Amino acid sequence: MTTKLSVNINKIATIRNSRGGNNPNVLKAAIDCQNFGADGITVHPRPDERHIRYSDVREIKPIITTEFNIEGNPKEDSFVQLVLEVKPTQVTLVPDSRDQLTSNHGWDTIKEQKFLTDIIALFKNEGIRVSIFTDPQESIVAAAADTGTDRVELYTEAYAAHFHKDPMAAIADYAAAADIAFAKNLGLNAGHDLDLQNLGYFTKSVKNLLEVSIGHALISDALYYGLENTIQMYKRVLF
Ligand SMILES: CC(=O)[C@@H](O)[C@H](O)COP(=O)(O)O
Ligand SMILES: NCC(=O)COP(=O)(O)O
Repeated sequence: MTTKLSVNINKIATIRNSRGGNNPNVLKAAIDCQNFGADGITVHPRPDERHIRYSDVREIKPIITTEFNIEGNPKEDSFVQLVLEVKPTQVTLVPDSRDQLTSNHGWDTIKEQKFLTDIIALFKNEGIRVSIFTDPQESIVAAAADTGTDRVELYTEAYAAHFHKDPMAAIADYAAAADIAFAKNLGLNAGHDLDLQNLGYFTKSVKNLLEVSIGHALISDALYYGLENTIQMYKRVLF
């Protein structure tokens, strides 16, 4: 099965917020991304709402015709309440702190086992699929399976950073982590800093990859190619 493309629209909200007003319109962008071929919409609301806002998340849910993925830190009560209210297709749990510029590490699934197990059960009881953001480390992915999560999302920043120098070396940990996920019956997602150059090799090399979520590079490319063309270009390099 071809890997699904979930478009992260945080950056569209970032541009809107820079001027106040409603240009670009985030809701319209979510509708258009789906019409242009996205298999899902991802949002990552943070407590300071510096890009996507909690109110955006509530407004987007009814227009979703594909899959809705909400990312965030479940140590923030307001995030947990939002997810339980909106009931997306999937929640991706990310351990980022309030002052981080962007996500920069995955969960320690060994140390945080109890916390993750409890919070994952809460979401799953509401029928929400759960994915947890992890580094591509075999022991971390193996321990993720004991939390009851449906999927893991491999944090791909390290892959993206090393891809141009040595693609085979850059992919090795991810291919190994994917094998562990498969053996443990965990679904596999991936994201962060994926782009048109590194995406094809990643999806070709990492087995059983269900979904990639891409925002920063895709929205940047859309400035040059247009949103519809760009989504189609990304979809063409997925395996
Ligand atoms: C979990 C992850 O890697 C992405 O959600 C990333 O945090 C992108 O979000 P921003 O574009 O808001 O930094
Ligand atoms: N989960 C990763 C994501 O949603 C987008 O990350 P990026 O492409 O903005 O780095």
